[in-house]
Amino acid sequence: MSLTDVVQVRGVSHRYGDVEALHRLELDFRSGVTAVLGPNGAGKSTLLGLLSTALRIQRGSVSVGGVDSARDRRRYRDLLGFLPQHFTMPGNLTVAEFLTLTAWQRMVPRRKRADAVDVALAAVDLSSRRDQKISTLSGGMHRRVGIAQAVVNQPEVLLLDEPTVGLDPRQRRVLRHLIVSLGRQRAVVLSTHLTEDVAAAADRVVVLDEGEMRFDGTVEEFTGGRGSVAADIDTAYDALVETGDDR
Ligand SMILES: Nc1ncnc2c1ncn2[C@@H]1O[C@H](COP(=O)(O)OP(=O)(O)OP(=O)(O)O)[C@@H](O)[C@H]1O
Repeated sequence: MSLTDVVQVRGVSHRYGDVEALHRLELDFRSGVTAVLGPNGAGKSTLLGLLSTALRIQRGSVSVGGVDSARDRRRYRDLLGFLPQHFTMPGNLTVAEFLTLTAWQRMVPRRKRADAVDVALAAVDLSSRRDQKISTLSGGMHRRVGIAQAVVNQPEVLLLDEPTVGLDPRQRRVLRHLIVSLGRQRAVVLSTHLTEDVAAAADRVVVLDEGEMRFDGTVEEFTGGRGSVAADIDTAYDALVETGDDR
């Protein structure tokens, strides 16, 4: 698969009754980490829901490497890994048991399953916790197991919906480093409302507001060359999106 334009979003609109959550979105996601940034209600979760096939496409199309999400759903899903915003795991299983179960669900062949679990554990730096029960893990480790299950089938595309929410500052730092390393081998789409996530982990930024794209470019372009620290990103973001306590 080409490393450029891995994911293509074409003319995608999505409604919930009278609410139009996305309006004619045209977007490409490439290898590396792209942050999808936007205020509450901007349409980020809807976009990730459509990319992950958790939501059905109403209008337009989404494809990965030319594989259409609606026409060739099974093949499309094999190319993806997804960590939803709200994700529960069976606390009574060990980390390795849970990942083995996920590998089976994701159709990893039996003879490759043990290796797939080892690689996923190493990718999230949890090899030493493989036999620990999930219920005994810290919040940060829990999130990393969530990412491990998303990469257990070695997907071309990894979708992470608000992965740093609810973590303490140190756990967030660890997770952001991890996201950067995962983006070296695949396209990572990182939905977030935290400019710190963008500063620490993203190569590119897509800004959504009220279902429309307001910006799509590199972090440097986003800050007008000022840099890529959170304060610069905050300034650029405020100039683009009307924010306030009422939103
Ligand atoms: N199941 C639903 N039913 C009705 N409206 C919905 C539903 N899900 C989302 N919406 C509406 O669609 C719009 C986009 O919501 P979405 O959750 O995609 O935004 P978001 O950027 O992910 O926000 P948040 O960070 O709050 O999750 C909002 O106006 C929201 O109220």
